[in-house]
Amino acid sequence: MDWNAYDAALFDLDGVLTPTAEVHMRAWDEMFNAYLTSKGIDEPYTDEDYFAHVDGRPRYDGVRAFLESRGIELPDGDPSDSPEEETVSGLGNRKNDAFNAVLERDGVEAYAGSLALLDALAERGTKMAVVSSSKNAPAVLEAAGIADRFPVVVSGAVAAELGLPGKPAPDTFLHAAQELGVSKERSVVLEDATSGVRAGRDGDFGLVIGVDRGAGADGLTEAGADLVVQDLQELVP
Ligand SMILES: O=P(O)(O)OC[C@H]1O[C@@H](O)[C@H](O)[C@@H](O)[C@@H]1O
Repeated sequence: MDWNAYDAALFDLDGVLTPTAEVHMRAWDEMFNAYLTSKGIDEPYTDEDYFAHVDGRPRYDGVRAFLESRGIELPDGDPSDSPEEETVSGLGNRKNDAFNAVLERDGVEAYAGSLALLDALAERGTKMAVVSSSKNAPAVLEAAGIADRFPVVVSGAVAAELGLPGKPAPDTFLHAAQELGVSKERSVVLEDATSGVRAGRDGDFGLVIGVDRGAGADGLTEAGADLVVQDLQELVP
């Protein structure tokens, strides 16, 4: 990997910089399985469902995509819906409560390999941004103690505010590159979700790196990753 060919690194957060993809996964699992059981539906929600429909997408898009895959239709409701509401927003907010409870209880530490890459890139003057579908991204960055490393953070909340479509659309990554003042050709996208890799591919970025934390190297390559690594340590120059 020749970092001289690029001026910016656009990092996804959950599963790329911090192990919070696991926390999201468990929270979704808890919420969807409790919901399916309450509806008398036998076929459980599984990790395969997570990777296929939920991973990397904005909160309510993930709820909608999974329910659709089971032929369940619910009204969208409104983001202000209480977690008790049986709406797409209500279910998403139910899951968010579970996510925040774990974050508060356990805290979060960045992956050691990711910190090593952030240090090395900072030293070389590579510009860096976080591009995450999560509205919790600023809180996770703070909890992991790495918020001050990123002058640009395009979170789920920023995307909603600007009306940018979420991953797999490339818009949030394109916005981050623009904010950093770097062309897409000179920017590298780092992603662990197939939806995010697709966003990098469709945005025509200089390089798209898949980080395999469970989505599988084949799936990431098929989605458009130019290179797949197990850990960001492998990319330290
Ligand atoms: O519900 P949040 O915190 O806004 O996060 C939305 C999504 O953010 C992504 O980063 C995660 O991969 C998904 O699991 C999560 O559902």
